[in-house]
Amino acid sequence: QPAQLDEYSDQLPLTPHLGYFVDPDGRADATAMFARAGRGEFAPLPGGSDAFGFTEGAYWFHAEVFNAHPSLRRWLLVLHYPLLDNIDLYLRYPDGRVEHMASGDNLPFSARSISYRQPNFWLDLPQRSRVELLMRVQSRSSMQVPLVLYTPTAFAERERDTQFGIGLFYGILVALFCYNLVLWLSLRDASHFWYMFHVAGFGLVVLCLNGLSFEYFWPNSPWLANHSIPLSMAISQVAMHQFCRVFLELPERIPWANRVSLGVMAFYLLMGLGSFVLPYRAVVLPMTLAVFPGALFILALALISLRRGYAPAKVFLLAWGCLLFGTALYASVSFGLLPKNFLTEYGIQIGSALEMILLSFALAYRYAKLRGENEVLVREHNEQLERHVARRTSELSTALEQLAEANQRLRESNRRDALTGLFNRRHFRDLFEHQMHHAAEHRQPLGVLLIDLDHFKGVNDTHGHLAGDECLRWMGRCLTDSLSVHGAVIARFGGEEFVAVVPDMAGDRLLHLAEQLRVRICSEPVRYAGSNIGISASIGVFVLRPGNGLGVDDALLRADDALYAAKDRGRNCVHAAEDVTG
Ligand SMILES: Nc1nc2c(ncn2[C@@H]2O[C@H](COP(=O)(O)OP(=O)(O)OP(=O)(O)O)[C@@H](O)[C@H]2O)c(=O)[nH]1
Repeated sequence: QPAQLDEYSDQLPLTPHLGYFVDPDGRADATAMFARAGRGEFAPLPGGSDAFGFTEGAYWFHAEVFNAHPSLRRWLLVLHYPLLDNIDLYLRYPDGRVEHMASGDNLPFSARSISYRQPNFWLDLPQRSRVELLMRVQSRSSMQVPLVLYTPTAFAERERDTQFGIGLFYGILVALFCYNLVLWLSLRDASHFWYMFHVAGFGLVVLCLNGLSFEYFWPNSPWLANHSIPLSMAISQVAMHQFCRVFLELPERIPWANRVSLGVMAFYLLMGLGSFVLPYRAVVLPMTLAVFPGALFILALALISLRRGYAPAKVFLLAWGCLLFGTALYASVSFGLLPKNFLTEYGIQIGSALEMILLSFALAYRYAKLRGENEVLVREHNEQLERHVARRTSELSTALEQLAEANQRLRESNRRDALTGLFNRRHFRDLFEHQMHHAAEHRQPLGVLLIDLDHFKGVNDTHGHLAGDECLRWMGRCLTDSLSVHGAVIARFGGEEFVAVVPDMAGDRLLHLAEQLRVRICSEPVRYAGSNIGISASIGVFVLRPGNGLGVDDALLRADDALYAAKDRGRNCVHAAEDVTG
């Protein structure tokens, strides 16, 4: 059936009008093929589909076009599949004239009729005449020939919508890429880097598949136009699996899946490198076949992660679901399950854009979760540290208290005589001076008693040194009992000699006190080892009065003089210096 063009049809798919013929060794020429078409040797498209999958040899397609349009001669023929290598178009006019045009990505981009990502040809179709259209296609990629004839206006209108959709898709990808670049630079979290890699890889493969990379990146390099397909596929798949590995934390959470994932990445990497040396089909076919199981594998991993309680996998699963759903929509058209419309035609782009947006959310969610966990860890660590510091501080303050007590005890023991527990001579001097100032301030007299045991050498000789020690201890207790009630400062002055300074005490009261003390010493025998040891003491008395100009040494000297006098008088008596009562 010839394809009829008229004023009511501004675009016409040629698929229903095509017949095809396979030339296995690709040597046949157009003349022979026009002849075969004339003999009706061209078969209708199998199942009415213009897609043949990966094929060998050259494919010839034939159609007749009748232009019944009243005014339009120039039509644009577009082949909506940009990956075909060699396309030769022959037009045979009623007068027998044959016109030849060529396109495909084995030719530079400039060879195309209009600068457009898919192969296209301007056709000059005279009114009310039938033109034969013969097309030879040979390609290492899969064989698809979705041919459509457009009026220039119809094509411009269609392309406006398509370009807008593509622009929107890449706008989203570029924005997400930049956004994650900023995040990666500021947070230094590797998952943002691998996300960018995934976005760039996916963007690149779509660019290559829809013919835009050939148009914009390497229009003069048919070699790159052909190799970009396996390379971009390999890059995008490696990026996708690497991102999943990092996001789902496979090395720590699912080690076996991590090994599988690394294996899949190694496979794509090898295929990508192999594309430089191996035939196109030997690398593209296995890669294409591996894409679907790979996507299912990632879906399964997301489900496993979710079941194991990894919360970020929820958004990841949703994102992945969008991509798979979009792809399923797109594929369902090929299987004739859904009609071709905007949603199904651009299912992959819409699904992947949603996937990228959701993955970006997933990254933010994962980051917030990690930060929350880190904060809990830091808080727990700080609390532990604070508890530790508090414990060590209290231990330290206890140690300081014990040290202060030990210091106090040390200071005290430095001041005391070890045998009797009374103040020693050195500290006594300080206390005496302090007493003197106090007495001078309050204009009070100070009574000074110097007490020396009589014939103590005899005690030692008779009862032993230890008995002598006990006598000295007893003396200490006796002096404390008798004098401390009067506020006296008592000290061991040396060997068997003691000293006491009694505040606000002079005259007869002081002499009486000394006499009482003497009597007590000689009347209470010291008990030691079952025997009673009788002791006595001589006491020298002196009174230090405020304003008499005497110092500590003077006062002690006077008291000592009095003590000597008491010894001279026969011991066991009290002797006062002259001015005791004065
Ligand atoms: N057991 C003991 N004896 C001491 C201590 N310090 C000094 N003595 C003794 O005290 C005696 C003092 O002897 P002397 O200075 O001759 O005096 P005295 O024998 O008491 O004679 P008069 O003072 O003249 O009555 C010495 O035999 C010292 O050894 C001590 O801490 N313990």
